[in-house]
Amino acid sequence: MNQLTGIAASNGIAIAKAYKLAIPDLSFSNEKVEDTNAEKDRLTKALDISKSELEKIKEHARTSLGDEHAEIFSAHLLVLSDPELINPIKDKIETDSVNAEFALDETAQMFIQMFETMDNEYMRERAADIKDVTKRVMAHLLGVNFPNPALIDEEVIVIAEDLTPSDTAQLNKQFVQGFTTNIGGRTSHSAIMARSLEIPAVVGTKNITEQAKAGDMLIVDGIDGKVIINPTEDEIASYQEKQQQFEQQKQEWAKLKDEPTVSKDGSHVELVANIGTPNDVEGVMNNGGEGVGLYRTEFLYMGKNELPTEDEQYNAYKSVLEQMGDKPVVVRTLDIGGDKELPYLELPKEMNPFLGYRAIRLCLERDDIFRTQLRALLRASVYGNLKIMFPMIATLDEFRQAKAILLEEKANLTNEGIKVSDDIEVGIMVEIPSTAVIARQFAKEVDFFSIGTNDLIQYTLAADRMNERVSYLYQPYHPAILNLVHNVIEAAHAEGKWAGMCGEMAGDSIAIPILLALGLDEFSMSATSILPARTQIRDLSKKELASYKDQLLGMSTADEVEAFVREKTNQ
Ligand SMILES: C=C(OP(=O)(O)O)C(=O)O
Ligand SMILES: [Mg+2]
Repeated sequence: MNQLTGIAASNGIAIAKAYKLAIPDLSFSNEKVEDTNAEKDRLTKALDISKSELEKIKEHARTSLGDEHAEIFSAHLLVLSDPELINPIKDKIETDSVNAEFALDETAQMFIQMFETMDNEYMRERAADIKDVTKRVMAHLLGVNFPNPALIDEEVIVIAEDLTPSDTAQLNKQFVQGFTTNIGGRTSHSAIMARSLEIPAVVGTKNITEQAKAGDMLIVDGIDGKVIINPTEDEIASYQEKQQQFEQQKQEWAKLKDEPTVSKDGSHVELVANIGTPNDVEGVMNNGGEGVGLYRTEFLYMGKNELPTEDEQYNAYKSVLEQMGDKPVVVRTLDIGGDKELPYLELPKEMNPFLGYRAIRLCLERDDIFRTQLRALLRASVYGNLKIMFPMIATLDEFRQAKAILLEEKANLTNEGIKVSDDIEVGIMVEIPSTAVIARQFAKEVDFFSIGTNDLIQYTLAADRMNERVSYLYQPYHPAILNLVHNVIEAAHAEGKWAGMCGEMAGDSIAIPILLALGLDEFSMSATSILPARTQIRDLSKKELASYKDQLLGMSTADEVEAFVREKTNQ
């Protein structure tokens, strides 16, 4: 079988060789050696190759992600040159006449255990560095390839079990033509990152890493969710044609870049973008975004060894606000947890991380982390049109606590003589059913709602957004979702507030007519979805769609909803 079906995660067609991103088998045998000098030479060579790779990765991280993200690699380089670690390995080879693999492993394990048990965060971070670095050195001793996504310098399609958001952030889109993974869904964070990098992706293929080898030719069809392994010439030709059609289509869409988003009958809605870093703002501009509806700040905290400082954050927020001018920028406070981990916080592993200690729950307990972020945001607020949004709000009490801390920090800054904008709207993500159900009570206290359907759907249907086995239950058009969304919009409007949506559903061509019918004010989506959405909305009559509202809300299944929308909108 040369074709796999997965979930279309990011539009476009990619045709290139497979690059497997997986930690290789690093098992080794313990051996006695006679020529200990030769063994020490092998170690030195493996250390040298590792150093030169890390230098390159560091340089890449510095130019593409900034100095702070490069620091982690400086720490790794220090480990590789540290005589306190390297000399004991060499001594062990010499005195015990053992192979370099064994000496490296024994010595590294000893230091890791020693540092991990220390009551000192700095030393525990060093343990993590040693762990990371020894894997790379071990791979070079064993002569196996260690994957370096940042160093890819030829056109490839990355295949992997899954990509962490920080793996994805390292991919150089000049060379990485696309990616495909075994697990994940359209709303897993690797898929979201693929869309912001504008790289075609198919996730959730179940077993691409078993079906394809490194070097196999692949076609990734991110439009229809297909992956073809070692395609025939005919298949390549037909996909090249599809690729060209897609490029032409993009040029058509681009004509609407500077046009407002108005329905056929003259209603205006706001089409804004989801971003993860200040670098993404360029894509928002190129795709005609009318603002930023969700700035996921987690990426500032990821791919590093420690929390970002107040100044680092201030610079990132200021950069986004300045680039966006007077357009609105909704910044979400830290939403760590679920599939976004911060190893340096050393949080205990949980049975159900999506239902666990995360986002606002963590911020309210670790208010040192929260206050630093809020101060950075408040300081940056004078540079643009900032709105602050709290994630994963389950109860009114959480919102009140979070807002009280924000006001305290505002007062502190004012007392310190630092200017803070006076009209920052403060809103919440609605991604937990309890909040959607009592949206009326929330609407009296918040300035806006942004419906996070990526999570709202998984919590409402009890279907993990990352798990392709239950992806059939992950139903954006389920009438339960439509009724919750409707409830939130009505609640907002009853109090004169606005309601947006920043889950992926906001950019979906079947959902868009429904959301127009329900009266959504702001649609926030991957930047690349903005122009197709604008094109679609200009052809829809909001009045006509609104006349179907009660019918849609009364339907019994997602299929019924979808068929109805397809029929009414010729899709
Ligand atoms: C936008 C959302 O947040 P995230 O995808 O970051 O969880 C959501 O849950 O819909
Ligand atoms: Mg969410």
